[in-house]
Amino acid sequence: MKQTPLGLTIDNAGLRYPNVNQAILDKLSMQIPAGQWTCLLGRSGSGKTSLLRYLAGLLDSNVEWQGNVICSDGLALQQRIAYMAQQDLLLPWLSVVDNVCLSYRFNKQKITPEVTEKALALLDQVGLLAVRHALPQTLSGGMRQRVALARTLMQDKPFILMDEPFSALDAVTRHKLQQLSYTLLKDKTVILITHDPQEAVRLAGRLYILTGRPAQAEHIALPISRPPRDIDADSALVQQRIFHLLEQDYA
Ligand SMILES: Nc1ncnc2c1ncn2[C@@H]1O[C@H](COP(=O)(O)OP(=O)(O)OP(=O)(O)O)[C@@H](O)[C@H]1O
Repeated sequence: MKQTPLGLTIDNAGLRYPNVNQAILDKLSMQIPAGQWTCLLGRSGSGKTSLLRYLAGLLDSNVEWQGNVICSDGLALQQRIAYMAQQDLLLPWLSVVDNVCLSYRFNKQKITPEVTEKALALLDQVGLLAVRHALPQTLSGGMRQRVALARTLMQDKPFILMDEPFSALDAVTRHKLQQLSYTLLKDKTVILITHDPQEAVRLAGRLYILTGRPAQAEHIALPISRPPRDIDADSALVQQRIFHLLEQDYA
């Protein structure tokens, strides 16, 4: 069933790990628009993954968090997130199709013929139906990330958090997978962490850079063209501005 996309507001957030004096994030606010990609850049260690892991409920309970996270429908965020990491995290002893059905196994839900059919349809969409019975180690990096994408889609959650999912891929494979993900994740609300300004400008409906120590989120204006964007003069200018801001923050 088609879901109405949901937005998210993060208001005045702060995050500090236990036994660490300085907070990682402080007074961080972001608007995540419904049904678009919000891209998040920032120097290494600025707190991007910590923020995503907090949203996904993956941080230890002794991490100090302040601030509000509000979904546009007023309901809780928990259970409505799928997480796609840089490493594909496929289980090596399970076939491709069984990896796609992994969330059902984790939740102890029965893998009915309908579930298998849905998984096969998704594998078809990512172009991997022919290797459905293969083990992950026999696939290329790009193929493995396409399995991970199918697994993410299988969960059918309104929010997709992606932590550098394309960064280990060669340029052409990365470009293709960005396009495929953008097409298949339409109607989802995506937050993408990336270190690549070109990728961010290509895919973002909204773009933030985490800057400062502790970090806050700085909103960056995007070209008026719609994503996924080709490289043109406007997008090149935004990329240059991002480089400049990142360089300043590394200094
Ligand atoms: N469990 C933890 N306990 C204490 N400090 C942590 C913990 N996890 C992360 N940190 C620290 O928090 C800071 C932010 O880390 P985080 O991984 O969120 O940054 P990042 O922006 O995603 O970095 P990168 O771009 O390199 O992946 C870093 O200084 C890191 O060392």
